[in-house]
Amino acid sequence: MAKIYTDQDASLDPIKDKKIAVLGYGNQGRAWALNLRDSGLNVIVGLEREGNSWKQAVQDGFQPVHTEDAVKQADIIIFLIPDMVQRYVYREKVQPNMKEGADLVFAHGFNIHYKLIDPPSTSDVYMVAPKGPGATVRDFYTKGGGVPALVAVQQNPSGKALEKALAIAKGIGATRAGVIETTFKEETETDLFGEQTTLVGGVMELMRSAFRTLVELGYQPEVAYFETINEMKMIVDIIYEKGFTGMLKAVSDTAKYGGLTVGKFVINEEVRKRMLEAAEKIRSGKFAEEWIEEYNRGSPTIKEGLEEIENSLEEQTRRRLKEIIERGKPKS
Ligand SMILES: NC(=O)C1=CN([C@@H]2O[C@H](COP(=O)(O)OP(=O)(O)OC[C@H]3O[C@@H](n4cnc5c(N)ncnc54)[C@H](O)[C@@H]3O)[C@@H](O)[C@H]2O)C=CC1
Ligand SMILES: CC(=O)[C@](C)(O)C(=O)O
Ligand SMILES: [Mg+2]
Ligand SMILES: [Mg+2]
Repeated sequence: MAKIYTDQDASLDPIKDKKIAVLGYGNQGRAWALNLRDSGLNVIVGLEREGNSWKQAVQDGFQPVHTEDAVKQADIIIFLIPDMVQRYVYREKVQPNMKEGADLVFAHGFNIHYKLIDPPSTSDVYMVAPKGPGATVRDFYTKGGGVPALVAVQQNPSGKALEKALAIAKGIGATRAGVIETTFKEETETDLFGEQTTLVGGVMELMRSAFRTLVELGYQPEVAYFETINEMKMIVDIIYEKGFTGMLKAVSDTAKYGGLTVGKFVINEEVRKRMLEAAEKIRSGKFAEEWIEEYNRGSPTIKEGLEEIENSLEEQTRRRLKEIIERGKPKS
């Protein structure tokens, strides 16, 4: 059984007198900086340029400074910049300026697990990985909840790394839910697998494939959109609240029978073989290699993919239906 920590198991004490540098003010950076500050901790936001993130941080009441200046003062340095950028910022801005023994903290294990960053042996290296998007990390926290997270320790010269990881998890609200102890390897590999096969890649392509099939068969795109894309949220919300059992109770017997049989026919052994292949590619480091190469070429695949989706019939249809969807949303 996994080891789970909650609020009673975590104290802010190990970090309450420390200066915490949050590098990056995007999805996770903004959520962490605000939550940690609201938890009474001493946060400084470090950024590369005086761009949009800088403006946003100022608007939120921070006084951001350049990365190297944040790093110089920091006891704890948290990497909340894109995974592909972390090693350059580490090499050029963090490593030359950090106090000896300052902690290096990550929200995802990529750079440590694939050895893109090689931290000094004097630093504690640990991770707090929220299992949810940054906006949700902030939203749940302000409403008294928290997004669950994983914690892991990679290097522990102080002997206090786990306590500090739990303190940060508490500061962002994660221990209000629960925090599971893991390793950099397990977090990195499962996170990549999840986003590729289900959360980002799998769900999106499943919905798109169903949408396209209906449209190709001559059904109206608007009808196909409501059926295969828009209603997904309602079904997933019920799974989130009540599990698969609860979801199956909420749908008709006709849907139960069709779902239980045709679901397995469509998502078959072939698909699971491909999931295994995806896992193998992650575990061997091949995916990481491919992604680094893509990034070094200026991320052409991401650019093309985003453009294709933006112009797709699915998104065009969504834009046409947007007013209906907005009007129907619950008002409180
Ligand atoms: N997006 C999410 O909700 C989740 C992200 N993570 C992890 O959190 C970390 C941060 O991811 P996100 O919050 O999505 O990042 P993001 O893409 O939102 O990061 C943007 C921030 O990084 C800064 N930045 C961008 N390029 C930079 C560069 N070349 N040099 C310096 N700063 C630069 C931007 O100014 C901005 O402040 C990653 O390790 C990611 O895997 C973990 C859980 C969920
Ligand atoms: C939001 C999250 O947890 C992801 C999908 O793993 C990510 O953005 O990398
Ligand atoms: Mg991820
Ligand atoms: Mg994730």
